[in-house]
Amino acid sequence: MDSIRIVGGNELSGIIPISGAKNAALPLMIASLLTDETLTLENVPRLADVALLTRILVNHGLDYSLNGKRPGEDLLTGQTMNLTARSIVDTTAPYELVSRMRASFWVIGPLLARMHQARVSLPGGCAIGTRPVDLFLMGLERLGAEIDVEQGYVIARAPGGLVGNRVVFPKVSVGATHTVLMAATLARGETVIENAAREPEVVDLARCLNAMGARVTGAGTDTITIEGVDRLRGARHRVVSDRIEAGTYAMAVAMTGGDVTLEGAEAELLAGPIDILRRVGVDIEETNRGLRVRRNGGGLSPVDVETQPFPGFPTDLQAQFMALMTRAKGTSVITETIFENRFMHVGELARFGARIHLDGQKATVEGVERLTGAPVMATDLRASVSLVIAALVADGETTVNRVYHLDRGFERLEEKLGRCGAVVERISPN
Ligand SMILES: CC(=O)N[C@H]1[C@@H](OP(=O)(O)OP(=O)(O)OC[C@H]2O[C@@H](n3ccc(=O)[nH]c3=O)[C@H](O)[C@@H]2O)O[C@H](CO)[C@@H](O)[C@@H]1O
Ligand SMILES: C=C(OP(=O)(O)O)C(=O)O
Repeated sequence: MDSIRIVGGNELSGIIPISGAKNAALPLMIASLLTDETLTLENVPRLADVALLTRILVNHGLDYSLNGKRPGEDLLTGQTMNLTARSIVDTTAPYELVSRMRASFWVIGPLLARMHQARVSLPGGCAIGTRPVDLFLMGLERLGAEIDVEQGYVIARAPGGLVGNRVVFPKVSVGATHTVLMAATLARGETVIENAAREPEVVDLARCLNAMGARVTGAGTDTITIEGVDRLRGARHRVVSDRIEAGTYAMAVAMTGGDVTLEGAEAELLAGPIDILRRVGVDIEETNRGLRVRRNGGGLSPVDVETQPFPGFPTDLQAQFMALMTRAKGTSVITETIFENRFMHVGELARFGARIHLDGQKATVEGVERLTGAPVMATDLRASVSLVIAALVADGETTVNRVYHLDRGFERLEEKLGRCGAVVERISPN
């Protein structure tokens, strides 16, 4: 199992190219099941989750090809993927695959819409919370699906096809919004999703679906309207840039000090975190290349943060922000409102000497003068990268174990940080 070794103390300066968003690429790849023509996705990040989802889609009948690196192309440029589901050969998504990646449950929407049936393993909980699927099932039932849960599988049928309807989510869910949105594109008549997730990845999916011939309006607001069509066609679409990756590197620069341009980062997708980082004392400027992030001397001011659905502060940046606040000049309170158990990094940050007191959904972080390197263990994707951020300023050496969590969502992290001056290397057992 790979680990990452970091020696702290260097400022970061240079350019970090921001990859295509994992959380957009996954639903976009799943949308390829809605058509028998080819969906071409550009700027797909090279990530473990993308590779695993490809396996899952191939199991349903997908053919795919990937371009290699073109001469003169930067190593860090995203890949182009051609996805063709000419026919669906299997409507079952098995436990062995779905249990390894939660987003794979979302295939239930396209399978049901196109094949009128799907048998998809329940994804189960994970390190950050129980993560039920009740909202997905309610939404699909509203579109006329009959749903049974048997032996750990959701069995969904719509013998006469799905029928548009009003779907009101009692709680904002990104995955349930993606799933009902995809399903409704091929339903008869109009669907209106209320209290829809407004995340940029939902907007990106809607854009791609419209390029495929769907009729979706309102994505990015809390009400999405979908006029069902008989069939969707192939299209070409570029995956939106990864706001969570950009926010993560912005926090790394805030932590170490220095001057880094996050190439391709989009300021409007990060308005909440940018505002918070400015209050912490970081200079952030929008340039024609992306976002320039600078901190030259001066301490970090403590700022309280509460996670919220978009456009609020993202839960996927909570762990990274907590790492930053461990070095603030004072005390900050970080409240997690999306997932009930997304504080696995607290114990690991303590190994660097951080002082964090946990009380239910609130973490009180008392900034300390120095962190010291330690062997630590990655517990989930964003928690892992919070340990990397702490390690970048810790005295001495840190080894982050269980790096496979990082590889789910951060493309070539050690290369991107290394090019900007960090001492970081991947250690692979031979
Ligand atoms: C691949 C992907 O895009 N993952 C993102 C997606 O996850 P995901 O789509 O799984 O997250 P949701 O928005 O669905 O979850 C939000 C909350 O709703 C709850 N819930 C959700 C569905 C349901 O049927 N019932 C229910 O109670 C969840 O347990 C959680 O407490 O959005 C999260 C919230 O921004 C991000 O942290 C994840 O990175
Ligand atoms: C929680 C995340 O992913 P997933 O929903 O796939 O677990 C994440 O991207 O931070």
